[in-house]
Amino acid sequence: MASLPFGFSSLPRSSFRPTRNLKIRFSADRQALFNRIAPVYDNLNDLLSLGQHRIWKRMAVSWSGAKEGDDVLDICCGSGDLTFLLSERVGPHGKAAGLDFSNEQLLIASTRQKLRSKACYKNIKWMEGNALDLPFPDSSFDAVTIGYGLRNVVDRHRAMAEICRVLKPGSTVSVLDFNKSINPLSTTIQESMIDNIVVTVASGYGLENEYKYLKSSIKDFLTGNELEKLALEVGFSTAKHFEIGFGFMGNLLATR
Ligand SMILES: C/C(=C\Cc1cc(O)c2ccccc2c1O)CCC[C@H](C)CCC[C@H](C)CCCC(C)C
Ligand SMILES: C[S@@+](CC[C@H](N)C(=O)[O-])C[C@H]1O[C@@H](n2cnc3c(N)ncnc32)[C@H](O)[C@@H]1O
Repeated sequence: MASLPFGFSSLPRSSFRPTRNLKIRFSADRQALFNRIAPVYDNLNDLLSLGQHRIWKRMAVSWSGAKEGDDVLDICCGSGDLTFLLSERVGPHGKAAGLDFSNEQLLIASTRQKLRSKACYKNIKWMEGNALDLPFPDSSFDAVTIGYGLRNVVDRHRAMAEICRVLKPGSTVSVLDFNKSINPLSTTIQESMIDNIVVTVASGYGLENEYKYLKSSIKDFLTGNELEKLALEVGFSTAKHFEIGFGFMGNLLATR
């Protein structure tokens, strides 16, 4: 496994080299998108959600069931918001891994870790890798989180199957993301806020197209019922989706 600065471990570069496979190309496009927005990602999330995203992330981590001493994984960790919360829950005797394929996001995460004094954060390992090919043995983790990640991977079935594989039997994944509502009014309001507030603010940072992607990605996402069905299809024994954040967000809990 190649080594990167700050103790990153990474998958071979060939994992991300563009090929004729359209999905891999799209994966490379998304990797580039999240590398581009990394410098402003946290601040824009705070601004555009009025800080509410931190509450939604705390809920997602709490519902994962992560506890003192556990081995836990945050997939699509980005700048590490959920990884840090998991680290606090498992404490110094636990282990928390944050995996992402954006090196720029991981650099932000690692820098934030160095700027924070909490002793428990020493239990965090940042890993550059692909959610579709997790570099862990079966039944490795007591809890898994994936925050605003499942909507962004190019193969959601494969991602959920990988999560099921690396979870210990009886353990839970907490999947936080935007809610693809079946309520037309909720959808209209959500899309209007993205179009008129989110994209407008993002355009001030030269990131109009990157944040325009939000609306189309939600449109292409799965509803709560479809997420529950997907979880059961890949082998989870139970699955339940909850709408949060005034119905704009959702959290799927699935137990292996
Ligand atoms: C943390 C949040 C979004 C993370 C996120 C996920 C993505 O897939 C992206 C893709 C491309 C660019 C950026 C992102 C991205 O930031 C959720 C909060 C931040 C949102 C950007 C703001 C969403 C506003 C909601 C539609 C309405 C919020 C209502 C609230 C009660 C004020
Ligand atoms: C919207 S960010 C979410 C970051 C963080 N979980 C949060 O809640 O703020 C989505 C992240 O998923 C990562 N990502 C998307 N597809 C991935 C894949 N196939 N493998 C690993 N990371 C991926 C992106 O690089 C990005 O950092």
